[in-house]
Amino acid sequence: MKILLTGCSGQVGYELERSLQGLGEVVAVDRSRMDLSDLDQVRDVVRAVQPRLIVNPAAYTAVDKAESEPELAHRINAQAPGVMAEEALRLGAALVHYSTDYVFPGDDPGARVETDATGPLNVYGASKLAGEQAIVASGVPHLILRTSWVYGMRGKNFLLTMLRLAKERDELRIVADQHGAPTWSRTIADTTATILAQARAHDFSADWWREHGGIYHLSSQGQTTWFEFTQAIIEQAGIDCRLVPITSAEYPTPARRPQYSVLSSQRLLERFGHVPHWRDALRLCMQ
Ligand SMILES: NC(=O)C1=CN([C@@H]2O[C@H](COP(=O)(O)OP(=O)(O)OC[C@H]3O[C@@H](n4cnc5c(N)ncnc54)[C@H](OP(=O)(O)O)[C@@H]3O)[C@@H](O)[C@H]2O)C=CC1
Ligand SMILES: Cc1cn([C@H]2C[C@H](O)[C@@H](COP(=O)(O)OP(=O)(O)O[C@H]3O[C@@H](C)C(=O)[C@@H](O)[C@H]3O)O2)c(=O)[nH]c1=O
Ligand SMILES: [Mg+2]
Repeated sequence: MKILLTGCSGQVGYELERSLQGLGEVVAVDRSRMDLSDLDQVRDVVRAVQPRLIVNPAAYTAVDKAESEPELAHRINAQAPGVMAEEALRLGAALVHYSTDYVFPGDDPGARVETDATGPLNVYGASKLAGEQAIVASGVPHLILRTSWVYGMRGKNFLLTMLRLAKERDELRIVADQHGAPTWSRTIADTTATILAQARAHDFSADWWREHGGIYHLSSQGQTTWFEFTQAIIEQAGIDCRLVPITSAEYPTPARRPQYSVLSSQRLLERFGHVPHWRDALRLCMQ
């Protein structure tokens, strides 16, 4: 069984390339083989590979830059997944896709469930929401896993940025009024593999997708702020650096960000089992 994996050089894609190994023949492609901004190429690669499953962690993830490149972000995050969905449907394949807490406006302190109303505050979030909608509208069997605040020991992420800055500077100013759950890239990949192992046990049947497909939140347990997350990082790394909590207003950025970004992973936990607390995952990752 062939699995077409996109974005294999990204944080989640890198972990998925390992986690998916036991499930089938993984054909992993990066930007050089499949550029998501080239919709014809996306179509051609899917047709050439003829996968039973497409797993798509590739995305335009530069949140601030997206504000000045809305068309490119939309092509990569919405149109390309739409093409993948269309092509998967033609092949009788299924699509696993990733989305974000940033589809929500973040004006409610409670944890968001899958059916809550969306309302992105920025271009990135809007482009990711449009991607979800294109997949759902296509009718392809799918899983859309919405995650949040992804980090790991490789790639571009908040953890590595803070480790670098904390070594360079005596003091860091970090926003303390945005709430969410940092999620380790490996948690996302391993959970994806767990879910897909269950699908495989049912031979990826249409019935399985009908019953278990759809949107799931997949985010670490617990919640924190960027400031408190940084405290945990710096403490575990044993770096001496003064951390100053600030408000979002004191850290102006091109993109607006949600204030409350906590996702409830309850639906996923009930069906597919365990997701670690963010502090436990951080400890494991940094070890
Ligand atoms: N990062 C985060 O904090 C969060 C991410 N998500 C979602 O999770 C998924 C995985 O994200 P994550 O692994 O963290 O993201 P990364 O930014 O680490 O990786 C994204 C990948 O997409 C690739 N990519 C970007 N543009 C193109 C393109 N035009 N053609 C082909 N490939 C391209 C990148 O390639 P290259 O290396 O060449 O740039 C990279 O491999 C995404 O859907 C993202 O929206 C959800 C919540 C939080
Ligand atoms: C570097 C830095 C950032 N910050 C703030 C800015 C921002 O509000 C917060 C996090 O910064 P980032 O640039 O990592 O945030 P951002 O890129 O918005 O992270 C988001 O990425 C996308 C892809 C997602 O899908 C989201 O789930 C989320 O992870 O920290 C500081 O307060 N001080 C600093 O020194
Ligand atoms: Mg960022």
